[in-house]
Amino acid sequence: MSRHAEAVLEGVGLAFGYARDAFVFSEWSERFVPGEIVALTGASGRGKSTLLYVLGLMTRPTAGEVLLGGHPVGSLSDRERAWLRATRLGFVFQDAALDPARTILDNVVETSLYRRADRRGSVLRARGLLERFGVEHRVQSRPGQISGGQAQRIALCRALMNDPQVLLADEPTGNLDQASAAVVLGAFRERAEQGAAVVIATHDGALMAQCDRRIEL
Ligand SMILES: Nc1ncnc2c1ncn2[C@@H]1O[C@H](COP(=O)(O)OP(=O)(O)OP(=O)(O)O)[C@@H](O)[C@H]1O
Repeated sequence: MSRHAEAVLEGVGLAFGYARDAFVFSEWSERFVPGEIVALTGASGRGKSTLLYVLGLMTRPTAGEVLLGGHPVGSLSDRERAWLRATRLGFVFQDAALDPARTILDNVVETSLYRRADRRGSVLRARGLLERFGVEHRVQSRPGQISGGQAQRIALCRALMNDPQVLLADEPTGNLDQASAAVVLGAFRERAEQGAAVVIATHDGALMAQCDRRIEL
């Protein structure tokens, strides 16, 4: 897909600081187009996760604007942003961030119920995804009973549930063996080919090498 295609996600002049006058990043601008997988790299602590939270509409930037499908989202309410997250974005957190009180199946199904999808169809889809990533046998387990690599794959299933236009992933292969990492990369590629923009924060050289473009923070 051409880099001149219309951006599905864009950051314009973004800055963020946890403390006043101490920016993790500033004046950061970038556009992400459908079909592309971008690696976000940089030394530990440079702000990759923080930037993904801003691009993923979980954290509001200190300055600048995020555009989703060409529309600025800064003036939207928290509720409107939550709706966009559920319907347009998929996010794979570094630590999976599964809800410990729910079963694996409910963790994955939850996002599509939020956008009022039919439960039966959602369960079928969730089971299909869990099977694809080799974790279907854990559907009735709780997050505290599974391995880190299983949790990462389940978090990816959850992110893929709603066919997101933008898929953001924070170190998605950190706990995976080579074979599982290849399956995960295949899923990113497929989602990109279906028209999503994919942004992956990673230190994994093998994963970086498979991305279309690299941005260093
Ligand atoms: N909640 C927080 N409060 C204050 N400072 C924070 C917070 N979260 C992160 N930081 C700081 O912000 C900076 C960027 O952190 P971030 O986690 O975004 O980096 P990263 O590039 O993703 O690192 P890593 O590769 O180790 O995951 C670091 O200096 C970190 O210590």
